[in-house]
Amino acid sequence: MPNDDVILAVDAIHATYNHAITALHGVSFEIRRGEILALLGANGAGKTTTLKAVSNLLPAERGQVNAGTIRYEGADVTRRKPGDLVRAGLVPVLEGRHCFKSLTVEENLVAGGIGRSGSRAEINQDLERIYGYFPRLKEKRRTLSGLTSGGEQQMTAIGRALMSRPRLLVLDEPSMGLAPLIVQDIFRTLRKLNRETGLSILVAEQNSAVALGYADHATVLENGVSVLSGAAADLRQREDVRAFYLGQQASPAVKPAHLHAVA
Ligand SMILES: Nc1ncnc2c1ncn2[C@@H]1O[C@H](COP(=O)(O)OP(=O)(O)OP(=O)(O)O)[C@@H](O)[C@H]1O
Repeated sequence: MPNDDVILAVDAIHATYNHAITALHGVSFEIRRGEILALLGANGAGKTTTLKAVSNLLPAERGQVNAGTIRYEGADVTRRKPGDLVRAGLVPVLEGRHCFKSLTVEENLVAGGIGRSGSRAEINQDLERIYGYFPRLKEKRRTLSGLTSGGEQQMTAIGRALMSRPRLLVLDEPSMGLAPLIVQDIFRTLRKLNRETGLSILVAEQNSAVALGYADHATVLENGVSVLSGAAADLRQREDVRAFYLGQQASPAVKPAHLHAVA
């Protein structure tokens, strides 16, 4: 019996590429409606693969989920096309920023609304709403995306996803390559969107310090396995997490037994 409070339930998934390379072998977590969950872990831990599995984008990369279940609003995601998931409100922003560089910022945003029903007036309303959250995009609305900064491209990619009116936004490393102040700005805006609209967010991040500062809960991946989950506030306090994931010295710097060594 699905729990209505849970928007996404990932249970013991295993995933491979080319039927040969095991990327995930035991990843579990749940996201409640209206919550931000941070997926943390080092390079290659399996964050991107998990997000692609959740969005049913693995088959496009010769990947597959071989065991376990992923349920979005109670339904098995592996049985639905990625486009159908977007229409159902599960909207990914993956793989860098993916803006159309030869389109303006506003054209990029409008492109995000194509495919959904809605009049021009509704699209304009959504554009204004997005500009309210990202004032810099309004300033740059007539600029070609290729001429905007990395931070503005990231905002454009998020804004374009918002045009699909998501209920669960799936974000891969929004901080990648951006200056700390811009990263804070983006996370603050995500938090505001979450608080004001109830948008649920799954965000993969290597920048654990920032992600734990804005998330409600977090799950840590190591070598394709989820090794630790908890409230972000609790994880921030834990010395082992501070030492191994936030780059701060704990005393004594002993790794707890349940956190496996990174090979
Ligand atoms: N398209 C692919 N084909 C084959 N193996 C892949 C593919 N994508 C990822 N992998 C492998 O799967 C494992 C998990 O990678 P993944 O990209 O999910 O990790 P990550 O935590 O997102 O790391 P990063 O931060 O570097 O993106 C790695 O061993 C990686 O080499």
